[in-house]
Amino acid sequence: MSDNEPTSAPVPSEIIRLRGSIDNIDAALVYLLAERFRVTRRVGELKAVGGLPPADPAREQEQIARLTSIAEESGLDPEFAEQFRQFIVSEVIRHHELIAAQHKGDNLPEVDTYA
Ligand SMILES: C=C(O[C@@H]1C=C(C(=O)O)C=C[C@H]1O)C(=O)O
Repeated sequence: MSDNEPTSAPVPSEIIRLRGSIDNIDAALVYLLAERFRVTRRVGELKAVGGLPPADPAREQEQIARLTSIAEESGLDPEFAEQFRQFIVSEVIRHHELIAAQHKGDNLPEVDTYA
């Protein structure tokens, strides 16, 4: 029998209880991510208007150092923490590129083709 085959063994009540906590944590993560993307969207707009590039490698280096140390302190695998950060930030940068494309030319004077 493979490890993933369903069995008729009953699910222990502690697992049921733990799954309640897992569901709460998953919900919190989704709410937190939604809030983070709301904030980064505004950063993307301000960057586009201010002529700043979508990615900021110096800021990311600071974040990596900080999050690596928090992961080590809290018992989370720092490599996993970094992969997770990268996954989120690459999506943020993709959004920023889209926002920049939408704002392209916003602050340029209109070209007078008859001048
Ligand atoms: C949100 C920003 O834009 C990008 C996304 C980041 C993030 O999601 O934390 C960090 C740096 C930037 O590469 C920012 O510059 O602050």
